[in-house]
Amino acid sequence: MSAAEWGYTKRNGPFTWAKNYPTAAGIRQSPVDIDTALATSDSSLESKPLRWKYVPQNTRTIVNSGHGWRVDVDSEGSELVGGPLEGTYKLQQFHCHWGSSSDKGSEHTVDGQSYAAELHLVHWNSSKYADCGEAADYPDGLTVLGVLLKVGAKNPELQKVIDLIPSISHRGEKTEVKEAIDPAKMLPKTLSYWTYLGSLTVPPCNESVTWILFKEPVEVSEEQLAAFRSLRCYKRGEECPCDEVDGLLISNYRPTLPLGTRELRECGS
Ligand SMILES: NS(=O)(=O)c1cc(F)ccc1F
Ligand SMILES: [Zn+2]
Repeated sequence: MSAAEWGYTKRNGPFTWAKNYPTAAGIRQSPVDIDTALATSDSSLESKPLRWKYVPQNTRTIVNSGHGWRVDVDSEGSELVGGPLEGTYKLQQFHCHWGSSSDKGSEHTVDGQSYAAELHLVHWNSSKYADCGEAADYPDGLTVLGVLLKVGAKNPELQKVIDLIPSISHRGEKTEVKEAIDPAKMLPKTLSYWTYLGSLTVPPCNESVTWILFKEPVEVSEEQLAAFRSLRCYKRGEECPCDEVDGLLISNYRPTLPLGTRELRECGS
């Protein structure tokens, strides 16, 4: 299996990744189940509130990566500081994970409960590294803001993503984001969060992510989730390599890995 072929089916899914990506079998992997009874409050987190600045006009393109949709951002002008972070992190991209039905789809679970989807805003440590690619190789290189999505009202900001999905139906297709998307508008109202040291949840599963998962879920509609599942995992005009129904990307979440001896901290109730 060549490196490019990982996916979410039985043949190439999460339980096969360690063959080609040994880090996937590491001890600092993500996602994890958030066992809320294990979380420790930390006054140092309370004393340095999480702060962010995003530039909606800098959301440049949306692409079908073959593993989901991804909005690539011009990092300049963005910043994320505070909480568990040392230094300044810049926004690189955001994307989402979902399941074949709304009873599952998030990557992190909370006391064993799955949510319908999970939004990830990926940032890199611009205080120490030159770009996201370099930062991904260091334990303090990346931080990802995770937002749990539950079924409810239509999400207006995410609707701007959904309106572009027909233009990127097949793997490798990309299009300009003409109507600026404000990442800040996709975050929950209350900023309580859990944080722990983990990894990318996709190959090569680098153990370089400080995870910050907001406690309050944000709503998305069933129709919007159905739009995510209409993406195809293969290139237009090519045969569908995966054994998924019609090559539809109906599920792209990694099951949880053990937290092990890692600390799980929380900020806010
Ligand atoms: N799921 S993830 O936030 O760990 C992630 C981070 C990246 F930098 C690239 C791809 C990803 F899927
Ligand atoms: Zn992700």
